[in-house]
Amino acid sequence: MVSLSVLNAPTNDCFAFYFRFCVYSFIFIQFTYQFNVPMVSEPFLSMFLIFAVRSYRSCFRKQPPQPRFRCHSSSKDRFHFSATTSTRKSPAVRLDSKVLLFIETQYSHLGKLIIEALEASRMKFKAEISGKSLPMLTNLDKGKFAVIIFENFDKYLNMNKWNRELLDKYCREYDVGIIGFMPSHEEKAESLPIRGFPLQIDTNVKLRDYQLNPSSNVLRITRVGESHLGNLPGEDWSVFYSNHSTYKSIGESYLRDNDVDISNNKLDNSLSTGISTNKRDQGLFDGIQRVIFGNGFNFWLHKLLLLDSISYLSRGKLSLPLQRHILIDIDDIFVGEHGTRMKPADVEALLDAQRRLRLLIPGFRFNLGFSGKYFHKGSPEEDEGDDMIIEHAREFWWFCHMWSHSQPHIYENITLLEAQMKLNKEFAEKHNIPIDSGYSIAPHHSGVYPVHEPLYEAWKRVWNVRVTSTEEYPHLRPARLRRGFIHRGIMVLPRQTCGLYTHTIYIDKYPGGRTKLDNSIFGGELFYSFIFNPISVFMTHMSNYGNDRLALYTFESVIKFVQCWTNLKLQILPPIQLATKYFQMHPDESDPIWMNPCNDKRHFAIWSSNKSCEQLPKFLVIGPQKTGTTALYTFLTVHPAIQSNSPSPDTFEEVQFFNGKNYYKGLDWYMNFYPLPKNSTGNYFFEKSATYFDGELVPMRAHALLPNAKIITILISPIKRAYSWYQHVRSHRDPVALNYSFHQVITANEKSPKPLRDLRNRCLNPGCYAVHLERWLNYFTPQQLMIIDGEELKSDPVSVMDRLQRFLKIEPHFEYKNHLRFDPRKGFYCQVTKRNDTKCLGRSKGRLYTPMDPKSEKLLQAFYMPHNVALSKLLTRLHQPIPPWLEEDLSNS
Ligand SMILES: Nc1ncnc2c1ncn2[C@@H]1O[C@H](COP(=O)(O)OS(=O)(=O)O)[C@@H](OP(=O)(O)O)[C@H]1O
Repeated sequence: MVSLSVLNAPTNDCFAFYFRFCVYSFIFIQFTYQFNVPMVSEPFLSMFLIFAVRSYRSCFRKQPPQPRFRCHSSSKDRFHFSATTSTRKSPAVRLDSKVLLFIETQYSHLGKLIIEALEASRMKFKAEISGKSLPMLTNLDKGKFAVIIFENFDKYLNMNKWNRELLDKYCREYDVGIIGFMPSHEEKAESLPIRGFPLQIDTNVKLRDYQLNPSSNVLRITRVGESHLGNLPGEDWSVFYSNHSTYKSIGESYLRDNDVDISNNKLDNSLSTGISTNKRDQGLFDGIQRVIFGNGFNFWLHKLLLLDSISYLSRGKLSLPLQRHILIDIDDIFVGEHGTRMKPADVEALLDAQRRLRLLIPGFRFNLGFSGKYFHKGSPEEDEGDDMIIEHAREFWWFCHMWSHSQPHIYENITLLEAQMKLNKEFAEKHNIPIDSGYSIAPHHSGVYPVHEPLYEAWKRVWNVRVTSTEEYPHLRPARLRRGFIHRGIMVLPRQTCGLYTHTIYIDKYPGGRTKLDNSIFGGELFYSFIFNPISVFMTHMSNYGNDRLALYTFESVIKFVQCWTNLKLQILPPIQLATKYFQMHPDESDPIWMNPCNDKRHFAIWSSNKSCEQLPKFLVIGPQKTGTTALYTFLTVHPAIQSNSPSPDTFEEVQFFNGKNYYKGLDWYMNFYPLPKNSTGNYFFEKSATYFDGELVPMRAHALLPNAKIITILISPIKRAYSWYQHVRSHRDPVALNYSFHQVITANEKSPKPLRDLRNRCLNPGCYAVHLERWLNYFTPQQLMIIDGEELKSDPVSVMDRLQRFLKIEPHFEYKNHLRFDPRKGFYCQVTKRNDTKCLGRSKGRLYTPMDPKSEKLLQAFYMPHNVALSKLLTRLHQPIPPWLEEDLSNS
């Protein structure tokens, strides 16, 4: 870790004790002496003794840690960085903002860490195993990658000739830079030439002290002028030498010839003797820019330098902003056990720290959460602390909790939930606590995600809540993948932890020791939370501000460290503005993704007990429309063990949850279509919504909620399907379809009126079967997918239903042959009733209409030809039979 001088200073309590002890002793002696009063039995003496003992205890208990460390560069160096965005000129070619990362193996250590850093900074990337063939580098005239990273730079140097030439050519033509990490070598070597470059390396070197090159224009987030003192971790560094002008040093270090820890030594000022551990190749030698690292991520600063290198080489296309907004919540400001709560001195320290932090972050305020029921529930001194917080209420921001800190998800009844909130509101009004922040937190994340609808409703009604935050979306871990979402107008922000919990209150009892906390602050996890997240909401608790005041130590330290080593501009915003900014930066996160709460233990624990995971379908019939989905739906419901959702007032048997607006109604809304198991007769729920097949987001959403579901699709000739669909919308009096012939619809082009173009797309797109099936197969395995031939469903539904039951593994096996019969009047198979009649589908299924005109048929054969070819390839890949209609369509086109 970095060199620090973190000191434990005596607290103010100690000085106060000495001072008061002297004053009172003096008065006591004077009084006794002058009036000759026997004081020993007097209350005055006992009070004096109590005071002395209490002050002595607080003075001589172990002192809380103080946030002190040396920042080597002076404050005037701040913001003297050379490149806010890269000074490199943009090339004339077009490039995607994506990284191509070559990793050693799927499990290689550094590769995983690089992936984590890219994910945490939300950079798009494609990871490939080095040594295999290169992925496609271009798409038409567009370069697919803006930067290329090699986890092991040797893999680039030793690439086979053909691939190397291809990659270098791409880099030159698209002006794409390469980043590489030198791997550790088996043996120590000196002045080893790097093949093909005017560059030499020493390998397996031990180093000490690290100084950034102030003139390096790669540095952007990393602040110029700072230096790390002490040994660099590892004994496998590579250092670089070159006389060629193409190479510029980014950072330099010094050889360490013994293992003596020199962490508090001064930096060796003879920089001329420094050797380069990171090199920037300016491309003057072979036209390709590179950044080479002499070691991996063992050295804490390298992750930061990687971000800067990516930004530099991508000309700012892949860059994080320099502004960082933070919010520090102090949850449960009145909730805590006797002896761990805040005392007046702690409140004083909190106010002092807030004042100091304002010098670093203008306008800084802590954000305090309260549950009024626990006010004044400590020792007399702790109650004084509570009073002092209230006295200074206007100096903080505030947010409401539940009155008794109870978890909202246990309240099935919204009235009770509201009553709890109202009690807390009355408490706030009585004590003059500002209550207009629009922000709230639920105890233990309960009810936020998975969503407890009554909580959202009560929050809005009682507190007009517009923002909350949680660590649980989509899951607690990994923290780097936490995201936000908006539900019912309430913005849910992702929340970070800072390594402090309600029970971590003393530095010498910190789990893993103080080093663990310090490592996180000084270049570790907490530091990188600031780096990766332009907006961070941190959660702390009241106990972290009493006792050893670990939160004050942690935040003052990390904020100073961030300011010392980076050019980041730290800012603070009240919750509503903060959340608005977050969703402006990440509009793609607004839509929630509903997952099954039963698949995450923590989610299950904070999910309402009146719900059951059985209230979800086990399989989906996804369409597409007009392929016989209603017939299949009807046949399925005849099965005694299978049950569909209850009907929707708007869309009848189809719920249409995963596409369109219904998704925003939330999981409860969807689950209400499935009765609780105790009321249900069937035990195998399914849903049929024929528009799911071609919905862009549907496979992703369906997989998030139902990862183990089986997916059933029916295919008929896309030409027939398109015509049937046209007849269907006409019979539903669609004005555009009524105005235009089928031929006009399918021949609409970009000059046609928009409604006509839209109708054409809705008519033709679902028939591009392979594209849609591939999308489903991105999320579900081939074993989860059953493709039914729609023509077979018409001519031999009994065989289809038998196969389907086996695929679904449904017991008992149902003999459909006794329950389906061909009805010559309808021209289709129908259900056999108890009275041995047939019950067929309505007139809208199996319509009579004039045959398609040959011109349109020919045109559609040509249109669907490439899609049908792709489908036949896909079916072959999946070991599925090619249906006769597909063979016929292919031979006709
Ligand atoms: N048993 C049975 N009875 C009636 N109809 C049957 C049956 N099996 C398959 N089909 C064919 O189903 C076509 C309607 O498909 P969908 O039910 O998927 O249409 S919809 O998307 O739900 O509107 C419908 O299309 P049209 O013939 O164009 O009306 C039928 O051909």
